[in-house]
Amino acid sequence: MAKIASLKDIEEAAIKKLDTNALNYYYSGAQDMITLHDNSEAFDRYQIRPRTLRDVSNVDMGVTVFGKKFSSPIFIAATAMQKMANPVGELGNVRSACKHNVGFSLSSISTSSIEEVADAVKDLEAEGHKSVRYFQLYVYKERAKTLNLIRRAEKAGYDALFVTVDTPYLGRRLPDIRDNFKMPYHLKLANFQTSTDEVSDSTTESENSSWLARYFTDQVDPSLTWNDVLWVKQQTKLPIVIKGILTAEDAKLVVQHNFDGIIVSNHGGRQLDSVSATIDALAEVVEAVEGKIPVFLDGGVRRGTDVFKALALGAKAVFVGRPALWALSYDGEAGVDLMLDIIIEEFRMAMALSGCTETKDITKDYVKIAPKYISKL
Ligand SMILES: Cc1cc2nc3c(=O)[nH]c(=O)nc-3n(C[C@H](O)[C@H](O)[C@H](O)COP(=O)(O)O)c2cc1C
Ligand SMILES: CC(C)CC(=O)C(=O)O
Repeated sequence: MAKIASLKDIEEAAIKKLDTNALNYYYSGAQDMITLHDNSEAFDRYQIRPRTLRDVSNVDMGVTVFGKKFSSPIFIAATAMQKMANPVGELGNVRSACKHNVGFSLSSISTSSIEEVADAVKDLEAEGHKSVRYFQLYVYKERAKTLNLIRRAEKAGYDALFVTVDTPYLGRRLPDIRDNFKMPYHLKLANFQTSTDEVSDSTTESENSSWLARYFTDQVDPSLTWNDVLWVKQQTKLPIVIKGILTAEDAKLVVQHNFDGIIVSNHGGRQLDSVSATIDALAEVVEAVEGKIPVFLDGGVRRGTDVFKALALGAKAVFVGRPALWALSYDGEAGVDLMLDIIIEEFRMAMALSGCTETKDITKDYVKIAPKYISKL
């Protein structure tokens, strides 16, 4: 077999290994998957404007986020149920992120608990590695349940809460509906000890939705407004990052309500189909926040040049979602190590070949819209 040289190669290898149930769930986007595909394709609409003859013998990819220094700005996004990819699940991802000195975010809907994930890096921390973990919070109808998650994340040393705001309902992922996606029976939603057979099958929607959509509708609060997220803020001193912003209007509200950061995200194209690719939404969000809080991006990041373009358009760091799942499926923790090694080296190369030696050098002067995409109107 030829050597793995890109994230695309890892994805192809993972697709061959995964069963239909997990593959459908990990791969799919909402409805016609227009946004899912556009997330990656949109990066190709931007071109890099490289500068030459600068000494690039040393390239520093470091960034600082909420007072913590990272070796590179490529973090791991919160994705649910990682043990479907490999028995090591979330623990493989958090360990690899720690070894690479990048951030890791844990989903509320994980198959390893908040505490297990924190414990999994103890040996690495003892060796001198730093682990920065963010907890992705869904706001449960039962506020006591939500509060319990917040307290546990605080106690286990997580660095921020990422409150996801683009999911009042689970988007319609057609492969999951058609093949009736279910978490395998041997796994549990570890933060709650929920197993597959505990999820109600009786809802009237059941013919027309997946197991996960039923779980979500039962548990997670679709009446969420800014007031509820302010309630979360009142419960904790942890920084609160709002995940799932795509417009300048909402970005301004995030700043007005004194939240600490934004992730420009369309949930990997899994929620509302036909929204813009995140790289296309980034500039308006960055402009709206006027540098007051950090802006991050996820969605379709697959290459070092994608990372470079996102930073040029104002992102502080980016998150990769599916690439970490494909990497886990391909080879567990070693697969994630390989995935991060590849994309970090690609980013280093993109910086060097563009004449940038520090991430702060990467400004909007380094990108332009490719001529064929400039409107002729
Ligand atoms: C299988 C899967 C599960 C996800 N689970 C969650 C989740 O539990 N919470 C959340 O906020 N976002 C979730 N996301 C969205 C990711 O955090 C992120 O926004 C997205 O994966 C980024 O796009 P990418 O996969 O193209 O990198 C999930 C995405 C995928 C693919
Ligand atoms: C349990 C789900 C809500 C996880 C998720 O956010 C997703 O599948 O996109």
